[in-house]
Amino acid sequence: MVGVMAKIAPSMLSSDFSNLASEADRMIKCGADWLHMDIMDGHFVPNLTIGAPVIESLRKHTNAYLDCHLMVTNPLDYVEPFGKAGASGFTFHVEVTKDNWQELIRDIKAKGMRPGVALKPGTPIEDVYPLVEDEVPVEMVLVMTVEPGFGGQKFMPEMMNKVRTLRKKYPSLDIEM
Ligand SMILES: O=C(CO)[C@@H](O)[C@H](O)COP(=O)(O)O
Repeated sequence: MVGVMAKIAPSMLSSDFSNLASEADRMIKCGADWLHMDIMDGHFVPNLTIGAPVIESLRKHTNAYLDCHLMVTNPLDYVEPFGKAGASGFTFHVEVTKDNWQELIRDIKAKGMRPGVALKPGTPIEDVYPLVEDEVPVEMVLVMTVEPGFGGQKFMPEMMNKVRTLRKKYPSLDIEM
């Protein structure tokens, strides 16, 4: 078992978006390793949150790792703008990339970001195996323990079975939840 250090990546979804830079500083001062940025398009999920311009503005104020979770129907459209904006991680959903995840991973890496894949609670863990085992793999799997689209939801403990299965199969894989 390769030692995998745990990281703290608080979602900024419930922060005061009118003071994002100071909220980001506060999170880092409180011990956050990454800042988790929930990007929602109002189509893949009902909510609409922030886009590349906000990431670009925040990047001017922090060197923190911006761990972007793209809850969007067409993630390929967001790679260029998020790469230019200074996003660190780009995690897309497996549910909407059945046909183009290989192109997407290569594009994300070409833009200097770290590729990750997320799966909803109802999606079987096996659906991400090809993306983890590809010759150009994702570098992280986000196991959703809530339905995507809203903050403040109740943790779904049954999702921990997916985490245990992933950890057993891929001892050194970065797993986010
Ligand atoms: O992707 C999501 C929800 O869509 C997660 O990043 C978190 O659920 C965000 O909010 P909190 O639950 O931490 O308040």
